[in-house]
Amino acid sequence: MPVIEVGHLHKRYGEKVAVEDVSFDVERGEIFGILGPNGAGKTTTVECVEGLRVPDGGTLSVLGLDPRRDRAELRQRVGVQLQESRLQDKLRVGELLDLYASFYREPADQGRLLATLGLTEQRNTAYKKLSGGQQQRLSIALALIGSPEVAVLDELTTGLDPQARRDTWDLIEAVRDQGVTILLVTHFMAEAERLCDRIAVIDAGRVVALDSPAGLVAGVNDEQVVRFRPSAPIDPAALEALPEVRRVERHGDRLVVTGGGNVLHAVTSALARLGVLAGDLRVEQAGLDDAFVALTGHKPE
Ligand SMILES: Nc1ncnc2c1ncn2[C@@H]1O[C@H](COP(=O)(O)OP(=O)(O)OP(=O)(O)O)[C@@H](O)[C@H]1O
Repeated sequence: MPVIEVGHLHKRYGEKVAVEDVSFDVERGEIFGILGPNGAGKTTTVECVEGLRVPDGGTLSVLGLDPRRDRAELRQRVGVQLQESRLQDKLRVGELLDLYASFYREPADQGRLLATLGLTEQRNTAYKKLSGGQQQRLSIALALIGSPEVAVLDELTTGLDPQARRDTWDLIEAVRDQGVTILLVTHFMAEAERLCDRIAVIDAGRVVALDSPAGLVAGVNDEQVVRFRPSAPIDPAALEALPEVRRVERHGDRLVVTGGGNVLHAVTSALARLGVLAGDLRVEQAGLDDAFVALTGHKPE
């Protein structure tokens, strides 16, 4: 049975429709991403899943429970990362963890959590003295302090530098490896591509695609570009004749071959038959950002 089931969710704020019609299921142990442009309805969707907002239509089930009716039970079992959480500035890291741990039946081992999040040395540091990255990691620790079965992380790495972002990704994978199901809201293509098993792309309150990162990319564009410097002049027509090749262009002393399927293998085999070597060979494939543009018409940030 899926851990989270969202069926035809609909939510308005007055006249404004924030979520038109959103459906998806999240399986146990998955990292499931919700990706979409600003204002697409991502946060509203997860706030309904968390029981913080009341939907105007559709069905919701989390761990087999109703997020509104069973809110007290779900608070014990679902960890939520608060966006831009303004925690008590003067409280120390250890005090904040103690406070949050007191809300839960089965709090996690604090020492282990701090070690996993790289905050062991900050246990006695006041919240306001932490760096941005440390504050972000603390907000993740607080989402995990109740040993949740499901963690909902909204804008996980917003405001982090690239190294801190990568460290956080490793951390989230480690959390998942401990069996936690993760629902992740993100703007970042690299984050979604790296972490998510499946992604729902949401645009204007609707799911416009739902697949693995590779599936999303393949669904919109299987084009690959092969660039190389041939060791001897070759007639582009010899490559254009290959069924995998769509286009051959000459850029200075390089050839740029665009094609689909296994175009790299087709080109290198043809070159081998001609006795030509491919120097500085590079292959470029479409990425999730290309799929995002194709699906939503918005440029990724
Ligand atoms: N409390 C509210 N009252 C009125 N309108 C709201 C409220 N919260 C969100 N909205 C509007 O609903 C739409 C969806 O917002 P939501 O925050 O769910 O989108 P999002 O995809 O999470 O956006 P972002 O990536 O910018 O956080 C937006 O047009 C937003 O302006």
